[in-house]
Amino acid sequence: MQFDQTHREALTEVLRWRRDVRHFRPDPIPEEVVERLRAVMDMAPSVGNARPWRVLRVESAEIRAAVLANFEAARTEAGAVYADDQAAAYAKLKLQGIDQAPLQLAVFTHRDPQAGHGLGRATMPVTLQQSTAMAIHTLWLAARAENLGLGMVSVLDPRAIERLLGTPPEWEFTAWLCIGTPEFTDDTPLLHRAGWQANLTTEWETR
Ligand SMILES: Cc1cc2c(cc1C)N(C[C@H](O)[C@H](O)[C@H](O)COP(=O)(O)O)c1[nH]c(=O)[nH]c(=O)c1N2
Repeated sequence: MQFDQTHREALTEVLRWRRDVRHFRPDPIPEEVVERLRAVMDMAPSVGNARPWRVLRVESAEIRAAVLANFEAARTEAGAVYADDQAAAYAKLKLQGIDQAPLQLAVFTHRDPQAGHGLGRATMPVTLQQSTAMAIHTLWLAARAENLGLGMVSVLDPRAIERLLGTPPEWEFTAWLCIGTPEFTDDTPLLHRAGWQANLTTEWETR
């Protein structure tokens, strides 16, 4: 399969406009779009082709409310390290879309899947979490190409999420994903715009 400049430009635009989204409109996502998003994760790379990600689609308002409470507690605890202006800036940051997103996914990583037969992870078990992260980014781009936004939330107590959802002990919580129509689109990260952290340029050093 050969790609041309049109493909490269389209991919660059999706990459440029992919944002972490925290502000969503309530519009439901058509089930055929949800299915396309699910299927895209099957195209993500993974160590030993193990595909260790496990995904729960959380529709329950009760569970979402409990996760939001978990977030608020974790956010408050994490905020204790900041003082003065940085504390004020932190307080202004919206770091979740749990209160708005129509589609919400709890993503876990299997700690020791049979799939892949251990290939590639003996010296670096972290490759399982890395694989799940890549599946999340694959989903992130696919959502953007569907004119949807995705927000990744990690300001959470992972063990409490695992207990809340009653997941098997071998499932390690990785991230809470909020997906929906964004209230606005942007080609610049919110944290850059808010003055929290300017975009950094990737350096490739030569050895
Ligand atoms: C592993 C991981 C974990 C998180 C994030 C990202 C990643 C990769 N991000 C989103 C993060 O803030 C965002 O990616 C950067 O600010 C860059 O902005 P764009 O994603 O380019 O819009 C994120 N955002 C947020 O509002 N709450 C969160 O808990 C997290 N957690």
